[in-house]
Amino acid sequence: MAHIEVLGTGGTIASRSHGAAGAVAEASAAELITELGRAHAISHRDLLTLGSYQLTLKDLRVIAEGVAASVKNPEVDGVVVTHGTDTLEETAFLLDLVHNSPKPVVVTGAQRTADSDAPDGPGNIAEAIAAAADPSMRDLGALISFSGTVRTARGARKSHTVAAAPFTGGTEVAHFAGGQLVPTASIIHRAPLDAPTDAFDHAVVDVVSTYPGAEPSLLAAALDRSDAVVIAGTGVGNAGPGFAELVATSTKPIVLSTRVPWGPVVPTYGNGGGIDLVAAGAVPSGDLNPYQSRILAALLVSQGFTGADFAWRFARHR
Ligand SMILES: NC(=O)C[C@H](N)C(=O)O
Repeated sequence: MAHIEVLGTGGTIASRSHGAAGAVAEASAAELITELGRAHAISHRDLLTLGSYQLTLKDLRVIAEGVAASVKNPEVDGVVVTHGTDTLEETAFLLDLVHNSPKPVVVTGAQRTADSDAPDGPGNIAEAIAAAADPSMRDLGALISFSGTVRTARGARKSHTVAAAPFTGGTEVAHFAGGQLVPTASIIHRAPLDAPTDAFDHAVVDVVSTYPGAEPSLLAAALDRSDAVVIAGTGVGNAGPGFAELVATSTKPIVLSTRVPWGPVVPTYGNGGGIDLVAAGAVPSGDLNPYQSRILAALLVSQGFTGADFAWRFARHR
């Protein structure tokens, strides 16, 4: 019997409907686990009780610290984090970046509220606990377990607003068949970065999207107020007139990602395209989407990395 600690943060999995006022996250972790069988010893703590669309970087740090504390407890074999799905990929990726233990950390949530006719939360929590308790899920960093599939946090994204299985991407490391966890792949978890400090709470990293007619003044405004900027470029990582010139004048880290859901940034084009943006100093995000790129950038700038140090570390951990 493994000992799994369940950390509640809110989200639809903890939400109840309030008619016209909408659904509100309010259930505690204790309430979420009441109907579970007792295949494992389960302890629980509430870190937050918020919809994930409300979260700040400080909240993400609080969650990372909560996980780190649970993992340090020698009695605990694995950790489950219950979380809203809107920004689950960002929190899970931060947990992955700083996870310094072989113990599994499994993030899950729900698409239907706890008081709906057919809530999906109880099944998702039961599977997340089974994954966190399984020795084959050790050494894989932070994972997302949802609707029968366990995948790495890195590279995963919410890609459907209402589907019961809203997450795609990452590397699928296991699925559930007949109620049993079936490992399907292993991965190499990168060496962890230092945990976020309270400087992370105040890191300002904006995402600037590009599209036909996008004004470079948006990038200029973001550079003015931010510690770093992520460009969600078109295609393999391109931007329109005026963007590369601005990148060249900036001393702040600028990451070049893509607004395309899947595939890497591959600097290919001149005339303001990826070749020019990278020559001007932008750091390609590889396969990381703009929002996970933003989390890595925020962590690095909050730890004082800029210039070549930022670029080197970003390339190593992206
Ligand atoms: N399904 C969900 O959990 C969505 C919710 N709005 C949240 O992210 O908190």
